Amino acid sequence: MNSPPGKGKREEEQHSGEGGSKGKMNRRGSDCKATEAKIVVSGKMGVGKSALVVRYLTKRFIWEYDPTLESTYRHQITIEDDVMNMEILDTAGQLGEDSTNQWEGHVRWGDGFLLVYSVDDRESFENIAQLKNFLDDIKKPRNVSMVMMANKTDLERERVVSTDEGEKLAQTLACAYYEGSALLGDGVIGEAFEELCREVRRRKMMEGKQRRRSSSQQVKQAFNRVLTKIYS
Ligand SMILES: Nc1nc2c(ncn2[C@@H]2O[C@H](COP(=O)(O)OP(=O)(O)OP(=O)(O)O)[C@@H](O)[C@H]2O)c(=O)[nH]1
Repeated sequence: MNSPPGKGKREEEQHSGEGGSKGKMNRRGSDCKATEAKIVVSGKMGVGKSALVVRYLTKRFIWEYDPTLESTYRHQITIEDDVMNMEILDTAGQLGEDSTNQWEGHVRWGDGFLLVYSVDDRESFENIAQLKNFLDDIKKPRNVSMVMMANKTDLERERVVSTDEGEKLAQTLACAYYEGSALLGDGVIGEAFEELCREVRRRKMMEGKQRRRSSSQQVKQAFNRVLTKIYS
């Protein structure tokens, strides 16, 4: 697997998911690429990106993370009998901020994007639409696989973004929406990561089919040209 681009210190860790089964062969050898998912976790500072990743991978919650570190993690899950190798990039800071080159690198590298906001931070919610525009500017809009995740639902009294608002925005951006709490560690977090993985897999398989269709059309056209020459 390629390493994610960009600067900053990174730690690499390997995790095998509950559904993971190391060493199992992919049934569809030709769709090998469809079994890799490079996931970028992005959102405003402090929304809980690291907490969500760590909760998903280790089922633990750690109160403080170094905000300056960027980390990648490897993880395996099984989707429809295929082992998916996930590489998760937990970004530091916010996409579109600081060094744009670095962020562009992250976006080009990523297959799927988990865009996170916190229910107690309206600005982090408003950033989601900007993040989506940033992704669309770099990738073709139909090539962006993303899932929206609202975090810190345990802070119900501090909540300033309603579930309804989250769902409506997700509808507008045509993506799945999940809300949960890295602190409480509900199953929703795993669902969000795994739905994103499924979405990446679906898109890659579709792209693979289109590529195969267009190359078989090219072969047919070349064959027809040869036949026309022979019989003319
Ligand atoms: N109450 C509550 N606090 C949370 C939750 N998730 C994260 N936090 C806290 O929010 C703060 C920021 O969490 P991080 O995981 O470091 O956030 P981040 O988005 O990775 O931050 P940066 O790396 O600075 O961009 C920490 O103090 C966490 O303990 C949650 O679900 N509930």
